[in-house]
Parts: sequence; structure tokens; C-alpha cells
Amino acid sequence: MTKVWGLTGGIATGKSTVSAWLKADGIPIIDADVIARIVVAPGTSGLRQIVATFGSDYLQADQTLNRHKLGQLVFHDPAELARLTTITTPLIQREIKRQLAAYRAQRAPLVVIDAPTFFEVGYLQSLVDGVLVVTTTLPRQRERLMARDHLSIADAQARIDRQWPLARKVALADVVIDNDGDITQTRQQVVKWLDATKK
Ligand SMILES: CC(C)(COP(=O)(O)OP(=O)(O)OC[C@H]1O[C@@H](n2cnc3c(N)ncnc32)[C@H](O)[C@@H]1O)[C@@H](O)C(=O)NCCC(=O)NCCS
Ligand SMILES: Nc1ncnc2c1ncn2[C@@H]1O[C@H](COP(=O)(O)OP(=O)(O)OP(=O)(O)O)[C@@H](O)[C@H]1O
Repeated sequence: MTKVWGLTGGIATGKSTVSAWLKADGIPIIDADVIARIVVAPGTSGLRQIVATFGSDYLQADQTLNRHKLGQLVFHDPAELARLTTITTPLIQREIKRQLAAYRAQRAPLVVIDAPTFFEVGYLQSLVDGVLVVTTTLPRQRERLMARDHLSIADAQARIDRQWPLARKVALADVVIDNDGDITQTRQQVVKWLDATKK
């Protein structure tokens, strides 16, 4: 039986940091952010639908999606974000389920689904045995997001505001990973969870 765990948190709270450790430990990761890129690659119906909805201004010269420009639009306007996710969510959902079925067929003992909007999309909770939520304080989250993505405070806050508050996600967690401190403390919490889950 394959055990399936969700891995989520807020933007820049440390999901990728945690999932990189799990991957290094040989655990298969289904990464929703990676899938979100694949389903809008050149030649896909996802990209065609985005162009039909938002216009060809959102394509770069090489015909790939101008992610920065689309991000500036949708992260500042919930209605525009909803128009985008109406296109992307079903495509991402199909690919997550396809990858999960493949790992189950291989009898992988443990699979992790890493998704920033794990709870927001609604369908993922029914696929997993438990959910890990990586959290930090809001000032730390904003500071890390600004530094990593070279964003202004307003742009960082707009992205944070497009997701559920961290407290709401923490309330739904089976296990909380507190990533407010030193990275080694976070690592210890992940190792503890992994040891318990592998048993
Ligand atoms: C708007 C887009 C083009 C911006 O691309 P960009 O390369 O700048 O950012 P990237 O995709 O790496 O996302 C960065 C972070 O933004 C946050 N984010 C992305 N999509 C969403 C969303 N729909 N709602 C809230 N936050 C989101 C996540 O925390 C994510 O880790 C892109 O985020 C996108 O296509 N989003 C819609 C797809 C989606 O819902 N992805 C989440 C999968 S669960
Ligand atoms: N404990 C920590 N101490 C200092 N910096 C950290 C810590 N944890 C993560 N970071 C840094 O904070 C930034 C955000 O972390 P990470 O990219 O893992 O977040 P994420 O949750 O995957 O974000 P996203 O939702 O955008 O995918 C990165 O630059 C990372 O190196």
C-alpha cells in the first residue's frame, strides 16, 4: 500500500526546501508547481486557452508564456487569478492523479504531493493519508519572498494575500513543520516525521 502525504504551506514558507530533502531521501515528489509549468508549455491546450483568455500579449518572443507578466496581473486581482485557475486546475489535477496512479502501480511505499494551494483547490485532501504544513511567521515569510523573488513589499504581500492565511492551513495540518528558525531545526522536524511515517 502506498502512503500518500500532502506537503503545503504558504508562498515561500519553505515547501521546496523540505521537498528537496525528501527527494534526496529517495521519496517520490509530485510537484504541483512543476506540473503547472508543464501544462502550459508551448503547443499545449493549456497555453492555447491562456492566450484565448488573456491575449497574445502574455506570450514572449519565443512563444513561451510570459509568467512574470501574467503573475503581475493575477496576483494583484483575484478575479483574474480565478480566470487563470479555471484553466490550469483541471489540467494540474489530471496530471497529479496520473503520476499518483503510476507510483501506486510501482508500489512506492511513500509519495508526497507538494502543492502551494493544496487546501484551496479542494480535491487534494481526499487523495492523501495526511498533510504536512510548513509554516513561519508572516514577517519572515514576506522577507524571504522579497529576497528570493526580488519583489517589492507590495508585490510580496499581494502574492501572500492570494492564498489562505497560514493559520487556516495549520489548523488543518496533521503535522506542522515550524520553519521560523534555523534550517537545521526544520531538518530535525522533517527527519522525525519521516522516521515515524516510514514505520
Ligand atoms: C501566475 C503564474 C504564471 C506565475 O508564474 P511564476 O513563475 O511567476 O510563479 P510560480 O508558478 O513559480 O509560483 C510561485 C508561487 O506562487 C504561488 N501561486 C502560484 N499559483 C497560485 C495560485 N493559483 N493561487 C495562489 N498562489 C499561487 C505559489 O506559492 C507558488 O509556489 C503561475 O504561478 C501560474 O500559472 N499559476 C496558476 C497555476 C496554479 O494554480 N499553480 C499552483 C499549483 S497548486
Ligand atoms: N529556515 C530558513 N532560514 C532561512 N531561509 C530559509 C529557510 N527556509 C527557507 N528559506 C529560504 O526562503 C525562501 C523560500 O523557501 P522555499 O523556496 O523553500 O519556499 P516555498 O514554500 O517552496 O515557496 P513557493 O510557494 O514559492 O514555492 C528560499 O529562498 C529559501 O532558501
